Amino acid sequence: MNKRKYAGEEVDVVIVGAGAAGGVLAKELSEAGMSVVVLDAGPFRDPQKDFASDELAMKRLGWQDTRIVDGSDPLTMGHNNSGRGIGGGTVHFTAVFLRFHDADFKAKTIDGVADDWPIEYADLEPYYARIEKEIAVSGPKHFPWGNYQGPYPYPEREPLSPNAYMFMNGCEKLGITSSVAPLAILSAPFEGRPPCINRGFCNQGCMPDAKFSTLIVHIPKAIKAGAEVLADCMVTQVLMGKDGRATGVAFVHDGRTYEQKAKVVIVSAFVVESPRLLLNSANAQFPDGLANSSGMVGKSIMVHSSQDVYAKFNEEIRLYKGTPVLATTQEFYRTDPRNGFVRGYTLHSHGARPVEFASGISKAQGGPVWGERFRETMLNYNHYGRVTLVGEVLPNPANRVTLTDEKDEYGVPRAKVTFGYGDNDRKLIDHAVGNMSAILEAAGGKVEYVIPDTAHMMGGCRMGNDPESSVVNSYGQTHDIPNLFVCDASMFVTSGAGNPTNTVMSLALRTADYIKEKAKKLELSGSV
Ligand SMILES: Cc1cc2nc3c(=O)[nH]c(=O)nc-3n(C[C@H](O)[C@H](O)[C@H](O)COP(=O)(O)OP(=O)(O)OC[C@H]3O[C@@H](n4cnc5c(N)ncnc54)[C@H](O)[C@@H]3O)c2cc1C
Repeated sequence: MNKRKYAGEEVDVVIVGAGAAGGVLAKELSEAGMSVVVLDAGPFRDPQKDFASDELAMKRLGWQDTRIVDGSDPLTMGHNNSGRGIGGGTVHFTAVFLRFHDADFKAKTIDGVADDWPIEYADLEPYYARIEKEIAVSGPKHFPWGNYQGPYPYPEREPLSPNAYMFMNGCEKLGITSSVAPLAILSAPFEGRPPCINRGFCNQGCMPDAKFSTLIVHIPKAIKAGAEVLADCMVTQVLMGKDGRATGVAFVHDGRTYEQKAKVVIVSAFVVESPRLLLNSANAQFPDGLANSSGMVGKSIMVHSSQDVYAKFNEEIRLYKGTPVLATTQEFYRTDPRNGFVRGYTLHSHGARPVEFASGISKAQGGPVWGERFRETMLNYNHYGRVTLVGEVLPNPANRVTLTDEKDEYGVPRAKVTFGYGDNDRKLIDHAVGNMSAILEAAGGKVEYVIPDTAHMMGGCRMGNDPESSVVNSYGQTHDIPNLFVCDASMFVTSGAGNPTNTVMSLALRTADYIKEKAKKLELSGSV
């Protein structure tokens, strides 16, 4: 490792993971005058040099290490789940940028299921607004659903893709309101970055920098403010003092183990790696893992159900055109007593590049598609349209991350990820697939493939007011260890029915404000 600015020094804050949450925290805390070190397990990429318009090569943006999966509906890990490298999942995410609704924070009160969050929509509202402005989210003047109905900082994207027009047309025919989606993708120049030119490689890393990621927005600002951001540094343990406070972290770089001492440790390593790190840091004082007196570390992980429905059209749709998601509907977001299940879902028009299309249809419901039928479908790729589900999945403690006996190259036990849907989740999926198929058929398509899939992991270190049933408070501060925070998608109590990253980043901004406010008490050198 090159000569390090903070080598051997105790810093104010060490952040594990430079993704959506870690990036926000790094920027905010270093700009407040704190000494900050950020450690990420993956590389520091340069979009212009390292992002290729190549679906297969760019799978390396995902966390590809072996994870053991089980349960009644084992999850597919890798590219579709988490990122690895500076920017984390924001480097290859689709950039649909939605707020949660007020009802998402009150599943227990409203529907008698899961639990309420310890915060309400109103607590996050100012943070949503700050994040959306900071990254110039583009969106419609009027967004028809939820508490915030626009206008967004930047105008909505146009022109839309043929698949988005198809989706809006199908919705209109059925009397379903639809809208252009709010996106963390520029519709006009901003801070030296160009607007989107519709290359469509958002999930392969955006080479022209039109799509937001913390790699290109927050991390450069953090570095400018003095943060040290270290790539290819896998954190293997949170280190503890005899007084029951965290003292820093141990990490491996190039086969050697180093220590970074810090007054505050923030774990922002996402839904599998955050619990894995806490569990692997068990010691005599915390034999079940750090911050785990509730036994909830790793438990109640969630995803969104994310079925894809493909239909064939006489005319060409060309699913590769434009950014993947450009149109959406949240008409089915809230509990409808006629449905026979609680909670709801969002539907997106969703593009697919050829490799994604091929691997999707090969796992279609009703048996694998291969041979002549597979070939025939691929030859007709240009004629397929697609709608994708973002469905709420209720938390269940049996869905969890645990450690196995098998170790990785850093000597850290591999994670086992157990997942299965509940009854409510399955009924919701059936209902959604019915509506997705109806939209495609109303637009003139013939439904051919339904693909079971999931997206957006959340939970595993849930927040709450009660230390007996939650890992962190609403600021991500662990109940058990006051200078240890977990701040990332693992804090979620429920999954909501919208894409989560706006909420992840808004929570991180709120945590940063809290740490700044408490700087004196935490003995940090921050100026605030
Ligand atoms: C294909 C895809 C599409 C998506 N599309 C959308 C979308 O359209 N809209 C939306 O809202 N969300 C989307 N998401 C989800 C979004 O990416 C996540 O919600 C978000 O990135 C979570 O932020 P985070 O900070 O919790 O974790 P991440 O952003 O994943 O960051 C975690 C970081 O921690 C690092 N790390 C992990 N373990 C260690 C360790 N032990 N030591 C050091 N570093 C470590 C990782 O390398 C990573 O950089 C998508 C995700 C994927 C994969």
